[in-house]
Amino acid sequence: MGCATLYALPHSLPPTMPRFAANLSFLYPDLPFLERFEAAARDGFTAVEYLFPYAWSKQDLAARLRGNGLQQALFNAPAAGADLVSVGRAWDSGARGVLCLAERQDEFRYGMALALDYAATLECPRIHVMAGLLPNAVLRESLLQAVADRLRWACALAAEQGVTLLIEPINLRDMPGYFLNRQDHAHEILDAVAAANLQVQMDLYHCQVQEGDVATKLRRYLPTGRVGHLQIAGVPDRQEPDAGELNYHYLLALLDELGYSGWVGCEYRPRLGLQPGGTTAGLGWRQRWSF
Ligand SMILES: O=C(O)[C@@H](O)C(=O)CO
Ligand SMILES: [Mg+2]
Repeated sequence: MGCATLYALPHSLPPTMPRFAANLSFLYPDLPFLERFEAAARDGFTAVEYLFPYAWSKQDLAARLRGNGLQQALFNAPAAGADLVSVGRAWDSGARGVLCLAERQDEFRYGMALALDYAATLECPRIHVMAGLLPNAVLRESLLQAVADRLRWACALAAEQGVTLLIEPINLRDMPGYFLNRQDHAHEILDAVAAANLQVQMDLYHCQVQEGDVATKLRRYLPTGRVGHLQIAGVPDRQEPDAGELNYHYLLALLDELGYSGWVGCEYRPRLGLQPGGTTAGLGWRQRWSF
Protein backbone atom coordinates (compact mmCIF):
# COMPACT_ATOMS: atom_id res chain seq x y z
CA MET A 1 0.00 0.00 0.00
CA GLY A 2 1.47 3.35 -0.98
CA CYS A 3 1.57 6.51 1.09
CA ALA A 4 -1.13 8.27 -0.94
CA THR A 5 -3.43 5.30 -0.50
CA LEU A 6 -2.64 5.20 3.18
CA TYR A 7 -3.23 8.90 3.66
CA ALA A 8 -6.41 8.81 1.58
CA LEU A 9 -8.14 7.36 4.64
CA PRO A 10 -9.87 10.50 5.84
CA HIS A 11 -9.44 10.82 9.59
CA SER A 12 -7.66 7.81 10.98
CA LEU A 13 -4.73 5.57 10.29
CA PRO A 14 -5.09 1.87 9.60
CA PRO A 15 -4.03 -0.31 12.54
CA THR A 16 -0.67 -1.05 10.94
CA MET A 17 1.70 1.16 8.99
CA PRO A 18 3.24 -0.94 6.26
CA ARG A 19 5.62 1.72 4.96
CA PHE A 20 7.32 3.16 8.03
CA ALA A 21 10.02 1.37 10.04
CA ALA A 22 10.76 2.64 13.54
CA ASN A 23 14.45 3.28 14.12
CA LEU A 24 14.93 1.99 17.64
CA SER A 25 18.33 3.65 18.09
CA PHE A 26 16.58 7.01 17.80
CA LEU A 27 12.93 6.53 18.79
CA TYR A 28 11.67 5.69 22.30
CA PRO A 29 14.84 6.96 24.03
CA ASP A 30 12.94 6.98 27.34
CA LEU A 31 12.75 3.17 27.28
CA PRO A 32 15.40 0.46 27.66
CA PHE A 33 16.31 -0.82 24.19
CA LEU A 34 14.52 -4.17 24.38
CA GLU A 35 11.29 -2.49 25.46
CA ARG A 36 11.28 -0.28 22.37
CA PHE A 37 10.06 -3.16 20.17
CA GLU A 38 6.76 -3.39 21.98
CA ALA A 39 6.35 0.39 22.00
CA ALA A 40 6.89 0.53 18.24
CA ALA A 41 4.34 -2.21 17.62
CA ARG A 42 1.84 -0.43 19.87
CA ASP A 43 2.29 2.68 17.75
CA GLY A 44 1.41 0.73 14.60
CA PHE A 45 4.87 0.05 13.18
CA THR A 46 5.30 -3.32 11.50
CA ALA A 47 9.08 -3.07 11.04
CA VAL A 48 12.05 -1.80 12.97
CA GLU A 49 15.62 -0.86 12.18
CA TYR A 50 18.50 0.20 14.44
CA LEU A 51 22.20 0.84 14.26
CA PHE A 52 23.81 -2.07 16.11
CA PRO A 53 22.35 -5.30 17.54
CA TYR A 54 25.61 -6.71 18.90
CA ALA A 55 25.13 -5.82 22.57
CA TRP A 56 22.14 -8.19 22.72
CA SER A 57 21.85 -11.86 21.91
CA LYS A 58 20.39 -12.52 18.49
CA GLN A 59 17.90 -14.96 20.06
CA ASP A 60 16.57 -12.26 22.44
CA LEU A 61 16.20 -9.83 19.56
CA ALA A 62 14.44 -12.42 17.39
CA ALA A 63 12.03 -13.14 20.26
CA ARG A 64 11.20 -9.42 20.56
CA LEU A 65 10.53 -9.25 16.82
CA ARG A 66 8.34 -12.36 16.85
CA GLY A 67 6.55 -11.44 20.06
CA ASN A 68 5.54 -8.07 18.65
CA GLY A 69 4.79 -9.10 15.07
CA LEU A 70 7.67 -7.00 13.72
CA GLN A 71 10.03 -7.44 10.80
CA GLN A 72 13.67 -6.42 10.99
CA ALA A 73 14.11 -4.07 8.02
CA LEU A 74 17.76 -3.16 8.48
CA PHE A 75 20.71 -2.87 10.85
CA ASN A 76 24.35 -1.86 10.53
CA ALA A 77 27.46 -4.00 10.28
CA PRO A 78 29.84 -3.22 13.18
CA ALA A 79 31.50 0.21 13.09
CA ALA A 80 34.84 -1.54 13.77
CA GLY A 81 36.30 -4.29 15.94
CA ALA A 82 37.73 -7.76 15.63
CA ASP A 83 35.88 -9.39 18.54
CA LEU A 84 32.62 -8.81 20.40
CA VAL A 85 34.21 -6.58 23.04
CA SER A 86 35.86 -4.20 20.57
CA VAL A 87 32.73 -4.24 18.36
CA GLY A 88 30.76 -3.13 21.44
CA ARG A 89 33.08 -0.20 22.09
CA ALA A 90 33.65 0.90 18.50
CA TRP A 91 30.90 3.51 17.99
CA ASP A 92 31.46 5.27 21.32
CA SER A 93 35.17 5.44 20.67
CA GLY A 94 34.50 7.26 17.39
CA ALA A 95 34.66 4.50 14.75
CA ARG A 96 32.30 4.97 11.80
CA GLY A 97 33.09 1.90 9.68
CA VAL A 98 36.29 0.41 8.29
CA LEU A 99 35.34 -0.01 4.63
CA CYS A 100 37.71 2.72 3.40
CA LEU A 101 40.54 1.84 5.81
CA ALA A 102 42.86 -0.45 3.88
CA GLU A 103 44.85 -1.62 6.90
CA ARG A 104 41.72 -2.83 8.72
CA GLN A 105 40.83 -5.70 6.44
CA ASP A 106 40.54 -8.19 9.33
CA GLU A 107 38.00 -6.03 11.15
CA PHE A 108 36.00 -5.57 7.95
CA ARG A 109 35.82 -9.31 7.41
CA TYR A 110 35.03 -10.09 11.04
CA GLY A 111 32.29 -7.44 11.02
CA MET A 112 30.67 -8.79 7.87
CA ALA A 113 30.62 -12.33 9.21
CA LEU A 114 29.10 -11.18 12.52
CA ALA A 115 26.48 -9.03 10.80
CA LEU A 116 25.47 -11.86 8.47
CA ASP A 117 25.17 -14.22 11.42
CA TYR A 118 22.74 -11.80 13.13
CA ALA A 119 20.90 -11.22 9.85
CA ALA A 120 20.24 -14.96 9.51
CA THR A 121 18.62 -15.20 12.95
CA LEU A 122 16.75 -11.90 12.65
CA GLU A 123 15.63 -12.79 9.10
CA CYS A 124 16.88 -9.38 8.05
CA PRO A 125 17.34 -8.88 4.30
CA ARG A 126 19.47 -5.69 4.52
CA ILE A 127 22.73 -4.67 6.18
CA HIS A 128 24.15 -1.14 6.10
CA VAL A 129 27.93 -1.14 5.72
CA MET A 130 29.39 2.09 7.04
CA ALA A 131 32.17 3.57 4.90
CA GLY A 132 34.45 5.00 7.59
CA LEU A 133 36.28 8.26 8.24
CA LEU A 134 38.85 9.30 5.68
CA PRO A 135 42.41 9.13 6.93
CA ASN A 136 43.90 12.62 6.84
CA ALA A 137 45.15 13.79 3.47
CA VAL A 138 44.01 10.68 1.67
CA LEU A 139 42.01 11.54 -1.40
CA ARG A 140 38.65 9.85 -1.75
CA GLU A 141 39.34 8.95 -5.39
CA SER A 142 42.52 7.08 -4.52
CA LEU A 143 40.54 4.72 -2.28
CA LEU A 144 37.65 4.00 -4.62
CA GLN A 145 39.10 0.89 -6.19
CA ALA A 146 39.98 -0.67 -2.83
CA VAL A 147 36.52 0.15 -1.45
CA ALA A 148 34.87 -1.40 -4.51
CA ASP A 149 36.99 -4.55 -4.21
CA ARG A 150 36.07 -4.95 -0.54
CA LEU A 151 32.40 -4.45 -1.23
CA ARG A 152 32.49 -6.96 -4.08
CA TRP A 153 33.92 -9.52 -1.68
CA ALA A 154 31.28 -8.71 0.96
CA CYS A 155 28.44 -8.77 -1.57
CA ALA A 156 29.43 -12.25 -2.72
CA LEU A 157 29.33 -13.45 0.90
CA ALA A 158 25.98 -11.74 1.58
CA ALA A 159 24.47 -13.12 -1.63
CA GLU A 160 24.93 -16.66 -0.28
CA GLN A 161 22.18 -15.93 2.26
CA GLY A 162 20.10 -13.58 0.11
CA VAL A 163 21.15 -10.39 1.94
CA THR A 164 21.51 -6.99 0.26
CA LEU A 165 24.23 -4.63 1.43
CA LEU A 166 23.61 -0.90 1.58
CA ILE A 167 25.88 2.14 1.56
CA GLU A 168 24.60 5.46 2.89
CA PRO A 169 25.82 8.97 2.05
CA ILE A 170 26.11 10.84 5.39
CA ASN A 171 26.44 14.61 5.74
CA LEU A 172 29.75 16.16 6.78
CA ARG A 173 28.20 18.50 9.35
CA ASP A 174 27.22 15.50 11.49
CA MET A 175 30.15 13.30 10.58
CA PRO A 176 33.21 15.32 9.58
CA GLY A 177 35.61 13.25 7.45
CA TYR A 178 33.06 10.60 6.50
CA PHE A 179 34.07 8.91 3.25
CA LEU A 180 30.67 8.89 1.52
CA ASN A 181 28.59 12.07 1.45
CA ARG A 182 26.86 12.38 -1.92
CA GLN A 183 24.24 10.34 -3.74
CA ASP A 184 26.17 10.46 -7.01
CA HIS A 185 29.29 9.11 -5.29
CA ALA A 186 27.27 6.21 -3.86
CA HIS A 187 25.97 5.37 -7.32
CA GLU A 188 29.51 5.56 -8.72
CA ILE A 189 30.53 2.94 -6.17
CA LEU A 190 27.58 0.77 -7.23
CA ASP A 191 28.80 1.06 -10.83
CA ALA A 192 32.31 0.00 -9.81
CA VAL A 193 31.17 -2.96 -7.68
CA ALA A 194 28.57 -4.19 -10.15
CA ALA A 195 26.84 -6.53 -7.68
CA ALA A 196 23.08 -7.00 -7.82
CA ASN A 197 22.90 -7.08 -4.01
CA LEU A 198 24.52 -3.67 -3.38
CA GLN A 199 22.10 -0.74 -3.05
CA VAL A 200 21.96 2.79 -1.67
CA GLN A 201 20.41 3.74 1.67
CA MET A 202 19.07 7.19 0.84
CA ASP A 203 18.60 9.21 4.00
CA LEU A 204 16.68 12.33 3.01
CA TYR A 205 17.92 14.21 6.09
CA HIS A 206 21.58 13.72 5.12
CA CYS A 207 20.76 14.40 1.48
CA GLN A 208 19.19 17.76 2.29
CA VAL A 209 21.95 18.85 4.69
CA GLN A 210 24.75 17.89 2.31
CA GLU A 211 23.36 18.47 -1.16
CA GLY A 212 19.75 19.72 -1.25
CA ASP A 213 17.51 19.26 -4.31
CA VAL A 214 16.05 16.17 -2.63
CA ALA A 215 13.03 15.71 -4.91
CA THR A 216 15.19 15.84 -8.05
CA LYS A 217 17.45 13.18 -6.58
CA LEU A 218 14.47 10.98 -5.73
CA ARG A 219 13.24 11.37 -9.31
CA ARG A 220 16.71 10.53 -10.62
CA TYR A 221 17.56 7.57 -8.45
CA LEU A 222 14.36 5.76 -7.43
CA PRO A 223 13.54 4.67 -10.99
CA THR A 224 16.98 3.00 -11.22
CA GLY A 225 15.87 0.43 -8.63
CA ARG A 226 19.16 0.99 -6.82
CA VAL A 227 17.73 2.63 -3.71
CA GLY A 228 17.09 -0.20 -1.27
CA HIS A 229 16.02 1.79 1.77
CA LEU A 230 14.96 5.34 2.64
CA GLN A 231 15.17 7.24 5.91
CA ILE A 232 13.52 10.48 6.97
CA ALA A 233 13.89 13.23 9.57
CA GLY A 234 13.28 16.95 9.77
CA VAL A 235 16.10 19.30 8.76
CA PRO A 236 18.10 20.98 10.30
CA ASP A 237 17.57 19.44 13.75
CA ARG A 238 16.88 15.80 12.86
CA GLN A 239 13.55 15.80 14.67
CA GLU A 240 10.05 14.76 13.62
CA PRO A 241 9.50 15.07 9.85
CA ASP A 242 6.91 17.82 10.36
CA ALA A 243 9.59 20.13 11.80
CA GLY A 244 11.92 22.13 9.61
CA GLU A 245 12.68 22.94 6.03
CA LEU A 246 11.80 19.70 4.20
CA ASN A 247 8.21 19.31 2.99
CA TYR A 248 7.48 15.66 3.68
CA HIS A 249 3.87 16.01 2.66
CA TYR A 250 5.22 16.57 -0.84
CA LEU A 251 8.12 14.11 -0.61
CA LEU A 252 6.07 11.17 0.68
CA ALA A 253 3.54 11.71 -2.10
CA LEU A 254 6.45 11.72 -4.53
CA LEU A 255 7.55 8.31 -3.27
CA ASP A 256 4.12 6.99 -4.20
CA GLU A 257 4.23 8.70 -7.57
CA LEU A 258 7.60 7.05 -8.23
CA GLY A 259 6.31 3.64 -7.11
CA TYR A 260 8.69 3.21 -4.17
CA SER A 261 7.64 0.10 -2.28
CA GLY A 262 10.50 -0.24 0.21
CA TRP A 263 10.69 0.79 3.85
CA VAL A 264 10.92 4.36 5.06
CA GLY A 265 12.97 4.40 8.26
CA CYS A 266 11.92 6.95 10.88
CA GLU A 267 15.39 7.95 12.00
CA TYR A 268 14.87 11.09 14.05
CA ARG A 269 15.27 12.34 17.61
CA PRO A 270 11.83 12.92 19.11
CA ARG A 271 11.54 16.57 20.08
CA LEU A 272 10.24 15.62 23.52
CA GLY A 273 13.52 13.84 24.14
CA LEU A 274 13.55 11.54 27.13
CA GLN A 275 10.07 12.51 28.28
CA PRO A 276 8.01 9.33 28.84
CA GLY A 277 5.69 8.78 25.86
CA GLY A 278 7.48 11.52 23.89
CA THR A 279 7.91 9.45 20.73
CA THR A 280 4.25 8.46 20.60
CA ALA A 281 3.16 12.04 21.25
CA GLY A 282 5.34 13.16 18.34
CA LEU A 283 3.84 10.70 15.83
CA GLY A 284 1.06 13.12 14.97
CA TRP A 285 3.03 13.89 11.80
CA ARG A 286 1.71 10.68 10.27
CA GLN A 287 -1.87 11.87 10.65
CA ARG A 288 -1.47 15.53 9.90
CA TRP A 289 -0.32 14.75 6.39
CA SER A 290 -3.59 13.16 5.28
CA PHE A 291 -4.07 13.64 1.58
O1 LIG B 1 21.90 8.24 9.19
C1 LIG B 1 22.48 7.65 10.10
O2 LIG B 1 23.06 8.26 10.99
C2 LIG B 1 22.36 6.15 10.16
O3 LIG B 1 21.53 5.69 9.17
C3 LIG B 1 23.57 5.34 10.25
O4 LIG B 1 23.50 4.18 9.92
C4 LIG B 1 24.89 5.79 10.76
O5 LIG B 1 24.97 6.82 11.58
MG1 LIG C 1 20.45 7.26 8.12
